[in-house]
Amino acid sequence: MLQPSVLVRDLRKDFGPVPSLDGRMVKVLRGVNFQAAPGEVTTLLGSNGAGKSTTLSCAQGLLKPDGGDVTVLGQQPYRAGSALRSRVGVMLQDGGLPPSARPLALLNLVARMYQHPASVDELADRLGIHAFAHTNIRRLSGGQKQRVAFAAALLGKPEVLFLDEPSAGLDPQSRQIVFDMIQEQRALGTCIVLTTHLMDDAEKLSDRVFIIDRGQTVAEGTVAQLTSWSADASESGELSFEARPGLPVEELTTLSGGVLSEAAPGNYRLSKFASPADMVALSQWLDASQAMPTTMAMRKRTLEDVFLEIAEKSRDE
Ligand SMILES: Nc1ncnc2c1ncn2[C@@H]1O[C@H](COP(=O)(O)OP(=O)(O)OP(=O)(O)O)[C@@H](O)[C@H]1O
Repeated sequence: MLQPSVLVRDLRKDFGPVPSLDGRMVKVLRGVNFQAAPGEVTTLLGSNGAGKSTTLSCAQGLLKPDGGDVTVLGQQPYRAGSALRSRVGVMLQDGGLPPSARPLALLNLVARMYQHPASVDELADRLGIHAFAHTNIRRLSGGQKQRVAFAAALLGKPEVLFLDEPSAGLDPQSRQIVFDMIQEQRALGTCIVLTTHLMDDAEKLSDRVFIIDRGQTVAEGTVAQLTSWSADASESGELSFEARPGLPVEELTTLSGGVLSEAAPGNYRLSKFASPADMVALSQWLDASQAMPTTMAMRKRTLEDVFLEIAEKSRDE
């Protein structure tokens, strides 16, 4: 891997004191680790409240860490001055745009802050901003604000681009345009760090994924590495069937090592069995028991399967 542009080690952040917790502090980040290289998309993936935005705010220098190290392009962002900020593009989760500004005027104003800005016209064209160029930002839809915020983040031709939930609120067409533009930035050598709770976005965009759970990094890898993670096989079988009362359906778990659940009375689902040989054994059982399968399939484990397993495992520990 190339020298990382962003390096976060054992990052800790507390908020508070919180009145509803008797004035105690909440440990929101309890050891976040990740690194992000130029020319790569690095994704922080986690559920709502996992600590992704707080991590990005520390990396952007908007929040002061309570512990650990954060460096962006070799500098500590909280202490760094405008020289670092001009090399970093930021798209905040709530857009962070002044509500009374108008999109095109705002983008032109932001562009004037840089010596060699990207073309406002080109970005506005690409992102369909001209259609609402002169409408007050407070009157824009969520997706329109997202597009303006994304354009603003790209204006300074940043070396590091932080995108907090870049596809939130976007319609499928705008989402595709934003994804294409992220890939173009990546090809230009920009270091892109994005957050999402959407597995699909993470699978489509990421070179490397860091899974954050309850303020800690709990797993990391490429999508391929993560989906072959754990002792389980990278493929997982699924069988749904109907069975009459009295059938010893629990036999199926010993037969295949799968996990059995009853979705509705008499409707069963067996999941997580791992091999085609299991399928043969299960088919024989179904035939002998005169039980009717409704689905039977092997499918590749997705990032979502892995994410749920990792989150469950880290909760048990
Ligand atoms: N200023 C604050 N004071 C107290 N708690 C806070 C503050 N900011 C964030 N939190 C809490 O920290 C936790 C992590 O929030 P954060 O916004 O980083 O999560 P996230 O992973 O980005 O979630 P989401 O996907 O919902 O955006 C949440 O429980 C949130 O309520």
